[in-house]
Amino acid sequence: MPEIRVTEVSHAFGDGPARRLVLRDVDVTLTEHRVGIVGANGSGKSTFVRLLNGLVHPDSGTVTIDGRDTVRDGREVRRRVGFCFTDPDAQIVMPTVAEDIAFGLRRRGLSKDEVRARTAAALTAYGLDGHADHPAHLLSGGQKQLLALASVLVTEPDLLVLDEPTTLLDLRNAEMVRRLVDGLAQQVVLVTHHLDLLDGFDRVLVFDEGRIVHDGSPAHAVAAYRTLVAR
Ligand SMILES: Nc1ncnc2c1ncn2[C@@H]1O[C@H](COP(=O)(O)OP(=O)(O)OP(=O)(O)O)[C@@H](O)[C@H]1O
Repeated sequence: MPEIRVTEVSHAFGDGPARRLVLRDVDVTLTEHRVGIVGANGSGKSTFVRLLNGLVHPDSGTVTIDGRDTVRDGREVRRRVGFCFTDPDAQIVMPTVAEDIAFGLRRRGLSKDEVRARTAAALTAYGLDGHADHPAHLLSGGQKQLLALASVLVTEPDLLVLDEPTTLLDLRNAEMVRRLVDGLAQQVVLVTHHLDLLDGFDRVLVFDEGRIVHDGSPAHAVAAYRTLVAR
């Protein structure tokens, strides 16, 4: 698995009196297959995972993926780190389902034939076969989430970062995404409020006010999170 190394990272948003420190001296190395992240609203989870593909640059400290710095080597990092937002509308960029899947592949300079073949395979793999030429914005929420995942995974990232991928989904589609994540060979970092999604994960971090306050097995982390909430 890739090595994610976050070294003494602090990050703030805003200036002057509006300045808000959202990550405080976060220091962690992640090499496990499946890493979960939980914590209260506003505790810094999304900001933390956005560091991993350079969407957020740390104010201080460094973030590297297999030794590549997310600021200095941003392009290379983004090639290797796929990112899925909570809201799939934020990342569906093309008019039709097939075009959206093909978009990321074309950007990677693959031949037309290769793009066509990989797009067809992805449509089948993600249950979107009958929807190739449908307007992407008319898909259901769950189908959009699957499309967003398909469009990222088709580019074969080494690390997949998922920020609350099941928040908008009904139970059936949430299960579909869970099965998909369970079946992935590559490293996954997943932020969620759905704690049962983390069953079987290798490591779970609990965030509180910009710090990692617990780091361990899913059962221990969830217990620590519950204790935190009950305080
Ligand atoms: N682009 C931004 N500009 C200003 N403030 C921001 C920005 N992004 C996040 N913040 C602030 O940083 C803090 C941490 O936000 P973040 O999204 O990392 O939390 P989170 O733990 O993912 O929360 P949630 O569970 O609600 O998604 C919040 O107070 C938020 O308002």
